[in-house]
Formats: sequence, structure tokens, C-alpha cells
Amino acid sequence: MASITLAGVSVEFPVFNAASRSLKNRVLSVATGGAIDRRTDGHVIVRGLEDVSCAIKDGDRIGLVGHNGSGKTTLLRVLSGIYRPTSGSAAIDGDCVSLINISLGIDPEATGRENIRLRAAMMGMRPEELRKQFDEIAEFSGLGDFLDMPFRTYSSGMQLRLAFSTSTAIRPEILVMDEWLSTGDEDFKHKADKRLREIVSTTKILVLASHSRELLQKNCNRILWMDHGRVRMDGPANDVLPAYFG
Ligand SMILES: Nc1ncnc2c1ncn2[C@@H]1O[C@H](COP(=O)(O)OP(=O)(O)OP(=O)(O)O)[C@@H](O)[C@H]1O
Repeated sequence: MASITLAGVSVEFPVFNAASRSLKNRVLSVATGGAIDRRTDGHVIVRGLEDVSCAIKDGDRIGLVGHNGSGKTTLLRVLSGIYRPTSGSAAIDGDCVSLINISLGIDPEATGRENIRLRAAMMGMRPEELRKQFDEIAEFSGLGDFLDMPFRTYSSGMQLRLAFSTSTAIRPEILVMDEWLSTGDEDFKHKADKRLREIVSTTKILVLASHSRELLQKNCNRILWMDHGRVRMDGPANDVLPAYFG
């Protein structure tokens, strides 16, 4: 059984070089972004998340929606252990793989093949497991001879192909991702979409941040609507998607 429990999670970012005199009010809420606030000691902070609570269990395929700066990426980072809550608690039970930073573990000077090894190791794949899967990963990337070229010579779509092929070779219990898939070409998008659906059907918990109604509709059964760092609505996809997208 995998589960995630967030209780009153807030994440604040101190900003030491803000032009603080131009912040007229103590609490500013803007159309995009989290709340900008000033602590009693005068420091300016941005609140990425504010008092977020939710319980996620096996079988939940969560979609995160919300305006730019509403806290989706910050929440994904909390779930993958990159950020610790400034207050509140986040309990993540189950092995979690995050596909939110496609360049994580990538060395631009190393070749495609070397980078497959680096990224696989970073995701916790054992050497014998990688040996079994290596050819399949290389094949899926469709990069051919480019696998022997340094990663820095790749276009952004080629970089995506390499990262996606490697990252999706393992089947974690909890998968956290955003919609970086969108830079692939049609051929790869089609392949990636199919593979994504395989993963979605085998992972116990999926959390996917996206601005695409179609992608969310296809992959998610529950939607968290984020608004200025808070959860505005949490419910079945069929209720929340029409409310959010109108
Ligand atoms: N490293 C950081 N330093 C300061 N503020 C940050 C940092 N990361 C995020 N924020 C702030 O936290 C808030 C939430 O940002 P986040 O990236 O989580 O939004 P998002 O919902 O993923 O947005 P988008 O749809 O634009 O990707 C924003 O106000 C942003 O300015």
C-alpha cells in the first residue's frame, strides 16, 4: 500500500533582494503567483503553498490544475522530497519517482549512453536491472548513432527522448510528474503517450500537474485545483475539471 498524507503544509521562500519598498501593502495578493508577504522582521517572503492538507491513497490518479504560480510545481517538489514544508508535515509512504526535472542527473558533456547510466543510477535502478533494460531504453529513445554523441549536441526534443526513455523504464509505486512531455515530436508523443498509460496503470499513485484538460481527463480520476498556494477544490475529475476549465 502506498499513501501520501499532507497536513497543513506551507512552503515559504524568503526573498532577500526584493525591491521591498515597492510592496505597498503588508499582504499582497496578485492575479498570478502565491501571496507576497513581509515577516515581522521585515523580510519579504513568497508563499508557494499555504496550509495544504490532503490524503492520497492507492489508486488515486491526481491531476494538479491552477493558474501560473498557484503552487503546482512547489507541491510536486514537496511530494518528491526536494522541498521540506516550512510548516506542517508531509508523510510519503512508498517509493516515489519524480519526472519533474528532466535534466536532473544529466551531464551535458557525457554521451547519451553514459547519461542513460547516470540517470538510471540517480533514480535508484540497480546495475543488473539496468543491464537488462539498457537496450530497450536505447531503442525507445530512437536516437540511434546520437547515443554516442555528447548530450549537449542534442536538440530539446532529443534531450526529452533520452530522459523520458530512461525515466520511464522503472515502475515506481508513486509517480510525480508535470507535462514536460509536450516538447516531443508527433511520432514520439504517440509512443510516449502509450508508455505513459502503461505506467499510469501500474503505479499505485500518480500526481500529474498540467494545463491540458485532455491529458488530465485521460489520466486522472481526482483533481486538486490550486489557487494562490491553497487548495480551492479537491474532488472527482468529472466535477473539478468542468469547474476549472469552464
Ligand atoms: N525558488 C523560488 N523562490 C521564490 N519564490 C518561488 C520559488 N519557487 C516558486 N516560487 C513562488 O511560489 C509560487 C508557486 O510557484 P509554482 O512554481 O509552484 O507555481 P505553478 O503552479 O507550478 O506555476 P506554473 O503553472 O506557472 O508552472 C509562485 O508565486 C512563485 O513565485
